[in-house]
Parts: sequence; structure tokens; C-alpha cells
Amino acid sequence: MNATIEVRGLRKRYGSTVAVDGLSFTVEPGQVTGFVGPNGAGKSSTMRMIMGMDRPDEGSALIGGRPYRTLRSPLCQVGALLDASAVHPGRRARDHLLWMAHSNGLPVRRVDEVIDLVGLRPVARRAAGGFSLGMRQRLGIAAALIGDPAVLMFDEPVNGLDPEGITWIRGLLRSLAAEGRAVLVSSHLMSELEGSADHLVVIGRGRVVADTSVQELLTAASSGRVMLRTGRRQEAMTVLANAGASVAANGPDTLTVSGLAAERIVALLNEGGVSFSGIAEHRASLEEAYMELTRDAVDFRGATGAAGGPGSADADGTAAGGAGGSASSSASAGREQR
Ligand SMILES: Nc1ncnc2c1ncn2[C@@H]1O[C@H](COP(=O)(O)OP(=O)(O)OP(=O)(O)O)[C@@H](O)[C@H]1O
Repeated sequence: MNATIEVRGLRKRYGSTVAVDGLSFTVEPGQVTGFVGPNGAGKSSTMRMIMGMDRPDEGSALIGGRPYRTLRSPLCQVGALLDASAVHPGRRARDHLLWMAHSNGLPVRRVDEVIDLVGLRPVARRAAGGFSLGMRQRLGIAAALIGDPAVLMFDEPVNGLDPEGITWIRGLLRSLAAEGRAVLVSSHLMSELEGSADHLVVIGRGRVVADTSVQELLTAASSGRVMLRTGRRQEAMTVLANAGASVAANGPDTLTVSGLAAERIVALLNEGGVSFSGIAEHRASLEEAYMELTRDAVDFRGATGAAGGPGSADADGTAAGGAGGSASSSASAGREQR
């Protein structure tokens, strides 16, 4: 099977709410695609339509070129964790998986394989109703993997997990993609996808805001920014702003400089007799890149403002401090740092 998810012109309305508004994107094999947007952006609705659980009003969602409902053995073609609580609370974890295996003609051996894969062996004979959220997430992931599918979808899989659980999921997502599978993973927090996603589909109010590789996004967001450490902050800000740079102070002795190359900054500071103790080209975090990406997207800012968006966007949509920290003051010859 061609391991892809293709979403084309997908639209869905619930009463007066437009949940998905003409969405198109492709999830490619061999990589983890992050599906990011604030609460209510339409991620779960899209995933439900991909899985044939909801009918689109318009458009299509194809798995390996076919609608979910026409797949011959769906569990072996696509696995999904959409709702970790969708397990009968009285049923033991292993029995739940056994039932899935039996009803889909899968060998019992596969049940024990996925139990080991998600680390649930010690509790496999306990009722799922007594499971913590993290254990339920693991059980849901075991169920998604049971048919060894080439396409996988996880809706907010790290929600409520402890750091150890988050690290585990990141590693799992990476290894599934490394095996050539197409992996779509949603989150309302960009930072959760740091270190696991190769590609990002960012949505707001049911529409695509960005469809980009993580590498491209980070490169674009990092370019042209230089971190400077100096005990003579005010003088450095004046010299650099006079030369056309945007300069923002991040702390008592650190500045972020945009618009000038590092070599030029060094030359200007030397010429001006301004000493400094460190200079480095800045590498943006994913969260920072995201704020940069959505800064000019008015519609997206509205969506984040209304629903409590990703990262920290305040009422007018400006970032309240990315990984580089918030600017406490700035001397700017161009656009002010945020
Ligand atoms: N079954 C439904 N009935 C009515 N409205 C719905 C239904 N499902 C989703 N919606 C609405 O559609 C919009 C998109 O919701 P959806 O759950 O798809 O967003 P989401 O991006 O997954 O959000 P979250 O991060 O909170 O899970 C929301 O306004 C939501 O209230």
C-alpha cells in the first residue's frame, strides 16, 4: 500500500460551527508530520473524517489512495489513537487487544508484541478502568499498532503525560517513521513536537496556515539573528541600531540583534570600542519559529486569542517571550523584536 494520507478540500460544519474549512495537505511516508493548531482549530474533526468516523460536507480524505470505508482490512492499513478513554473500563488491557486481534484475524502473538512495545506487560491483566492517563495512552497506541499498519495517526498523544512518557512517545514516533510509515500526530502545543516532527501542517479555524518542513521553518526563523553578550549593553544597542539593526535586550547583559551579520556586528563593536564577551548566531526553537510564522496571520491570531492558543500569545497576538526570552527594552531601526 502507498503509505500516505491525502486530504483534499475537506470541509465540515457542525450546526453553525465551521470546524474544517477547505483543508488540503498530504502526509508522506517515512516522516512524522505534526498537525498543529490551537484548541478548536479542527484537528480532531479532520482526523475523524480521515478515519471515516465523520462524513465531510465537501472534499475527501484518502489513506493510501482510498477512503477509509473502502479499505479491506483497515486495522492493517491504518492505526489511530483518537480517544484514549474509548476502552471498556471493566475490560483487561490484554483482553481488549485480544478482542481486536480475534475480530480482525490477527495472531495472538501480535497482542503480546504490542504489549511489550508499549511497555504494558506488568499491567496487561488489569482492568483498563483503573489505568492512569499515561497507561491508557499506551494501550491506545498498542491498539493502533496491532495490525502493523503503514499509516498511523495519534491525536494529542502526549496530553497529560509525564516527561518520561513524553520522551518515550517521541522515540516511538521517530522509530515508526524510520520504518517508512506515514505518521500524523496532532498537538495544540508546538513545543511538544520539538525533536519528533519532520514536517508541520499548522491549522487555525479549520484552514491551513502553514505546510512546511521543520528544517525550513527553523532556518527561516533563525536567520539573521545574533545573540550578543556585553556588559556595555546601552552603548552596543546605540552603535548597532545606528548601523540599521534591530536590537532587543533579553537580560542585563544579553542582546538579540537582527539585520546585521555576526562579522559586521563584531567590526562595528570593535570600531566603537564596545567590549563584549560572547557572540553567537541564534538557533530558533520550534515554539519561537511558530510565533514568527503566525505573527502576521491576523485570522490565526484571532483563533488563538479566542481559544487560548499555542505557546503564549497575548490578546493582540504578540508573543510574550519565546525561547529567547521577552524583550525588556529595545532600540530598533526596523521591526521590534518580540
Ligand atoms: N461533534 C461535534 N459537534 C459539534 N461541534 C463540534 C463537534 N466536533 C467538533 N466540533 C466543533 O468544531 C470545532 C473544531 O473542533 P476540533 O475538536 O476538531 O478541534 P481541535 O483542533 O481538535 O481542538 P482540540 O485541540 O481542543 O482537540 C470546535 O469549535 C468544536 O467545538
